[in-house]
Amino acid sequence: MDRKNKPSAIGTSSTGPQPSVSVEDGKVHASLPTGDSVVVLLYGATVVSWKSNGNENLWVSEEAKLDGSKPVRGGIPVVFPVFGPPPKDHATSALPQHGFARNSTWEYIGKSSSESGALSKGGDDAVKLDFGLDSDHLSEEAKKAWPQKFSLVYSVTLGKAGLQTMLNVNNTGEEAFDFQMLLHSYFKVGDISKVTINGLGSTTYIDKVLDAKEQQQTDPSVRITGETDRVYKSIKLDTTSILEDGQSRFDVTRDGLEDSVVWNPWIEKAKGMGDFAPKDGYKNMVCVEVGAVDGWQRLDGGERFEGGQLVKSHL
Ligand SMILES: O=P(O)(O)OC[C@H]1O[C@@H](O)[C@H](O)[C@@H](O)[C@@H]1O
Repeated sequence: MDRKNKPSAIGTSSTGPQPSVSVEDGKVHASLPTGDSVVVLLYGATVVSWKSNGNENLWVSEEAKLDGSKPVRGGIPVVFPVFGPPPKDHATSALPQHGFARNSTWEYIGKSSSESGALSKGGDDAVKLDFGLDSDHLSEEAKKAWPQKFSLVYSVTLGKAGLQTMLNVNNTGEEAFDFQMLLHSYFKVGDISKVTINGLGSTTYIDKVLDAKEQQQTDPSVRITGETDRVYKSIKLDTTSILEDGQSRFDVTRDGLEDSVVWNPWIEKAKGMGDFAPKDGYKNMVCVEVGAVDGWQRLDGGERFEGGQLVKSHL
């Protein structure tokens, strides 16, 4: 697939302050000389923190389980190979909601980094962390539920432009398989009543709150005023922006992906989730989740797919 927002390759250089990376307690911490940082849990390859200019950008529930007992409620869980509850009579039917990637332990493959030495000018430092998961390293349960041959590489790059997260899917077998993927980003906001989401105007969406009815986004801005669970399909613009009080907060640019889910559980759903805390935390988060979730992506044996996002934080 032709990727419009392809990142430039990260080279190596050895002068000036370096990005630092450490692996501890099942987490990979990376920080840039600017102080910006990212933390990725090997469980689910879940990004659980991304700070820029001293501000945390991701919402993580106070009751999120970080011990591998369940998918993380917050951060950026990776959804693969099925989005939502799997359909009946489908190759993914035996999988749990959102598949197995978010509750499998990934391998940390390694890092690559670059730095310009021009820290005083902001620099162009970047650090890229690669994580892998393949069919030979799945739980027996997941292998049985989805017996396909595949390998995934998930690359998390922290740089001047923001945070980039890209998923590569490789069919390492001979038979074709169908999959969906999504990056379930929970963005932290100050007050949901002041949030508008732009870039989804004139797009068709499935409203999961209204019995999966197909709707048209006529208003150029989306406001969250109640439970929201929408799958926007084949979005024309690459970038979906989250604004607060009319000011840009995040720009989420899709790369190789055409769909995005907008989700906020609101009062009742938040109450019903044991790992959602505080209960009024729905006021401080909004999920804008880039993905390929409308229909299925078919990969023939030996084929690859790549999709992800670049998120810019304006704080
Ligand atoms: O509770 P989970 O499995 O993490 O899912 C959270 C939400 O994830 C969203 O992506 C779905 O559109 C919602 O329907 C779902 O409720």
